Amino acid sequence: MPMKTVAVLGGGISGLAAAYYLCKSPQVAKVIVLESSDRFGGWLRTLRRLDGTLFELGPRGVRPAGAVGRNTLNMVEDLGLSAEVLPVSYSHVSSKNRYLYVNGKLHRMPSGISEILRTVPPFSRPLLFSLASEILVKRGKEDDESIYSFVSRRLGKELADIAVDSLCRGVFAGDCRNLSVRSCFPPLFNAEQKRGSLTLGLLLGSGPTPQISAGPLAQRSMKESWAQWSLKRGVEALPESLSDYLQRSGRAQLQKEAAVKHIQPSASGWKVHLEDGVISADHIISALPAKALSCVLPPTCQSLIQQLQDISSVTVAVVNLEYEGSVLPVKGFGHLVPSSEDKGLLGVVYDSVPFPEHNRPSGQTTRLTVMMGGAWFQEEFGAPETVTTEHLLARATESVSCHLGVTSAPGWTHVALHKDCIPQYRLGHFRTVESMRSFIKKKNLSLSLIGSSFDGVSVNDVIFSGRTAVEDLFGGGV
Ligand SMILES: Cc1cc2nc3c(=O)[nH]c(=O)nc-3n(C[C@H](O)[C@H](O)[C@H](O)COP(=O)(O)OP(=O)(O)OC[C@H]3O[C@@H](n4cnc5c(N)ncnc54)[C@H](O)[C@@H]3O)c2cc1C
Ligand SMILES: C=Cc1c2[nH]c(c1C)Cc1[nH]c(c(CCC(=O)O)c1C)Cc1[nH]c(c(C)c1CCC(=O)O)Cc1[nH]c(c(C)c1C=C)C2
Repeated sequence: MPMKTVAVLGGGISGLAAAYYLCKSPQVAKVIVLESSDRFGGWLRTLRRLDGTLFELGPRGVRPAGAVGRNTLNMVEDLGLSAEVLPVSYSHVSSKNRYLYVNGKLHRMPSGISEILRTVPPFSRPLLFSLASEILVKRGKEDDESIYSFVSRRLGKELADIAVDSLCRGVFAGDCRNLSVRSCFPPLFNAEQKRGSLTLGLLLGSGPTPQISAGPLAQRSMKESWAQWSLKRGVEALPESLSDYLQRSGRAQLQKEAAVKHIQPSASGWKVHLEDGVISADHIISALPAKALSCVLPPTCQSLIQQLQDISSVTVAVVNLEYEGSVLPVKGFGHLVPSSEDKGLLGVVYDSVPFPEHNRPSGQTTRLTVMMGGAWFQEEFGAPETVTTEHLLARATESVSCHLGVTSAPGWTHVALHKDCIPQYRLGHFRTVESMRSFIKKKNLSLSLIGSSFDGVSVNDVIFSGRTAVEDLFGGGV
């Protein structure tokens, strides 16, 4: 007999995913999704120009690998989106070629056995040498460590300074000196804990992973060796399709422009206060960014409020550029820039290469996305409120010209400032998250925490966090 009303706070991809899994549970009578803005999807946003060209303002590709990747593909299939998927295989040039911009030059990152056997600039020794000697490095004693300290201890300072510094900018827009290896890259931390070595851990595996079966689409992704995928109508087609599914389910109520102002425990669960009314719910799944949740909790949750406020996020400027003709000197996914080269410029994605289907249908064009700021935003650009679009655009186009030798001016541009868009899992993040969840348990609060502030920032991770919350509430098998 269905009985529960569940309020989902936040209509980003994690909130929509939680609502999707709730609608699959026979124990849920009603799902109410409350979103403050005028659209669903959060950071998943595709700008669709009238001539058919697409520009991604947030994520542009999703990885199919691993349990969380399979889980998303199963959802994509269930939503009827299989025919919309644009796969990019491992053999594609954009999967093989990723670049680093170091000492004023582009360097292809080593990949494949032959390239880790030899010295490939900008590195001064073969990667295999670092990987082999890593096996002999003693296990760390701390229960957490910065990514920088972990990698320089195990693989050497050069890899930490160049490759890992860049990688953390290309995933977290963050500084590897402040980010937690345990929370940002659990497989690396577990490899050291369980096998005493990254090399052995990555070769032999280092612990259980969630058991997610592969549906036909996920099986196809494995058979065809997909490295990433997007959708014909862009990544935003995923939240759009989830919203349609939820509307059709008859059990979900989706409310836009419904900012949650305050939540209050009640005898039967919660009262959720909006600008123009109050909603009752038996349970709340919060898919809000940590800071936003801290602003709506009651004063009785002071310690939870404090811990949520400690989870900071960084701001990223995303500049989409379209050039006439084929202007790139190299083909690949894009290039990253280590902080030692240019703090403010994180990297450039060569969108036209992995997803030419999103180019203007007529004539040859090149679409690029320049990402700037992150952990260095304030230092390089000042307060986000004061930086001008013109300044960001100039910095982006100058970098494209300097790094890629593109001298022509872009024919079309778009500048977006994503304030506080990527949470930073700093040292001890795992302890903060554990402590928040034990506070919720101790106080018997009917509250689940999901979304990018807690257990992983990727699209796959946050969708999976929605699934896990629903399974924890109503048992497995959703
Ligand atoms: C530029 C960029 C590039 C990225 N690239 C990739 C990539 O290539 N691959 C990948 O896997 N991931 C990528 N990510 C990460 C991924 O997109 C995000 O981590 C993920 O979308 C976060 O989803 P979420 O639902 O947890 O949060 P959000 O998208 O932040 O959703 C939270 C929602 O809550 C709403 N809200 C806030 N306050 C309130 C309130 N008081 N009441 C009601 N609603 C409220 C917000 O409006 C928002 O819609 C990227 C992110 C960015 C910013
Ligand atoms: C330059 C800034 C950024 C670029 N992408 C992101 C930022 C901040 C955000 C981002 N990119 C990825 C993820 C998800 C990670 C996951 O676990 O799936 C997020 C949140 C994917 C990703 N992008 C790059 C790497 C190495 C990864 C990890 C997964 C994978 O190997 O595919 C590299 C990369 N990102 C950007 C560029 C220019 C770039 C490199 C060439 C943009």
